[in-house]
Amino acid sequence: MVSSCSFSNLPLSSFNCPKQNSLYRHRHVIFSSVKTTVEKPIRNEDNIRDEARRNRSTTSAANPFSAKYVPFNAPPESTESYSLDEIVYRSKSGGLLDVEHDLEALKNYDGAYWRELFDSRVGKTKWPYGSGVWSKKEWVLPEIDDDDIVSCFEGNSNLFWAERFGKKILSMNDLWVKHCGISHTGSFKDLGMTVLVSQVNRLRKMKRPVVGVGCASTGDTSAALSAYCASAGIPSIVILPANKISMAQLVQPIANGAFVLSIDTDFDGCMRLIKEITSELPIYLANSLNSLRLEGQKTAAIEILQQFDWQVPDWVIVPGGNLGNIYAFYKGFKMCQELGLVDRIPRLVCAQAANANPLYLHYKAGWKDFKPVRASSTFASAIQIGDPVSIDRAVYALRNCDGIVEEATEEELMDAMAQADSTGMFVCPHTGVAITALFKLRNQGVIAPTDRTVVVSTAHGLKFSQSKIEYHSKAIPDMACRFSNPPVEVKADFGAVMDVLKGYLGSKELRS
Ligand SMILES: Cc1ncc(COP(=O)(O)O)c(C=O)c1O
Ligand SMILES: N[C@@H](CCOP(=O)(O)O)C(=O)O
Repeated sequence: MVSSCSFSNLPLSSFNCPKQNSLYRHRHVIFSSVKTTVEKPIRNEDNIRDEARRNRSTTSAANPFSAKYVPFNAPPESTESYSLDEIVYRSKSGGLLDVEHDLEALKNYDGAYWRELFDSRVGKTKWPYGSGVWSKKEWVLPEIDDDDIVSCFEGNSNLFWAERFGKKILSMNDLWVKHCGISHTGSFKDLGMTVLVSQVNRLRKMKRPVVGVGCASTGDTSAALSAYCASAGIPSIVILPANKISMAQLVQPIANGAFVLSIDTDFDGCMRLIKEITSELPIYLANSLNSLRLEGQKTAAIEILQQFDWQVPDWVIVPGGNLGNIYAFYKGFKMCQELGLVDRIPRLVCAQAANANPLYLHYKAGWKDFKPVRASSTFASAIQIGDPVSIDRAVYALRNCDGIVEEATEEELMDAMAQADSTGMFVCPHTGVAITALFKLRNQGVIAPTDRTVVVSTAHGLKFSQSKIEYHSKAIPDMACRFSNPPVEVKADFGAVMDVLKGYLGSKELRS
């Protein structure tokens, strides 16, 4: 018999049962009293969505911008295209799709216009521009009605100057970390999911056959999907590889009310299943195979340029798994160049875990004959992917920006994560993979000490605290855990505590 505060097949036994918790009882009293207060009736014009609707009806100018699906990297003579209101994930030949914007219409406005427009929207609460994604709406989903947008004001994430980490560990003075994981659900997936779920919202209002939205996930996509769907009242279905995602990630879709299927396979197996399921049932596919997602994710690149006052960094390092994001970054930078906001694009580095490195192997083989791999277990569990759906997009992006692919062993990525944390960050293991790539490229002299370099941190470290606990407890077999910092156990005695503290204060490390 399953108790009301446990899940039969999920390893959640370490959770406190809130009903037995005095804080819960206390809160409950507060909530009950809130419920009984008489609420002031909300007038229609009291919310930001209504305000946006009113403004729109007073400015009746037709929208000059548009976008459509086209086959990815199609030859110029191709005429195949689809409306974004169609439910289509693949081209006729079975290839990937891309969202193509009417660049001629966008070019009617010069780079200075777009820079000023985007800058003017940052940090406001105006619907929907308070979102870092929707502040670039004309370049994302230009035709969607503001009223259909499902947003948690995602984006506008911290571009952190890694001053001490750069100086102390890498002799670099212009090193930055784009904290995409400091976000609504704790990863960059929010950027893409707001776009995809908004379009689904529109399709459902148009009475298109979309009963729910589904994804396969290593944790972050499912967290974002379930949160955005829950906020719009749309059913979500998530397919997860059993025992391969962190507990913090697992609980996110559960809490947000998704229908969660835990399947005894790996991510690639889940991906195959969701592709079949979404071709049979009226469930809309939310993985990055769906090119809508990348339209949102590309805004992180635009945001980086904006945060540097439209100056272009030399390098941007992105951890790669299913490989949608590396293309999204390329696309964001490229659009800024094509539309005259900047005059060049950065070199991109895609970083993979050595235990899940199909792109790295392909790069090392001179981009010849891509072969998927069977990904083995990695602390960077969200990128444990052996058969990435966006392989063609990633290769295209990297070849067109003189890009590089690097890899990180388990020890390298965990050490890199710990070193970054020791300078005040709290990054995820995937960011550890990207930082390892940076170490390697600095050591090889490819990245120079003065190069302006951005490491993309893709998820919040708190989602992966178990891996940090294992590292700092030196509990990982065959790993030295060189930068671990375990707590010192001392008995409750003043003299004993003083002895330990004196030893610490006199230690070499503290004086260096
Ligand atoms: C935390 C994190 N980092 C990096 C990635 C890799 O992104 P992509 O699959 O777009 O390559 C993912 C998901 O795959 C992720 O969840
Ligand atoms: N890391 C991802 C894997 C799926 O990637 P997607 O971008 O194709 O959805 C996850 O968190 O599920």
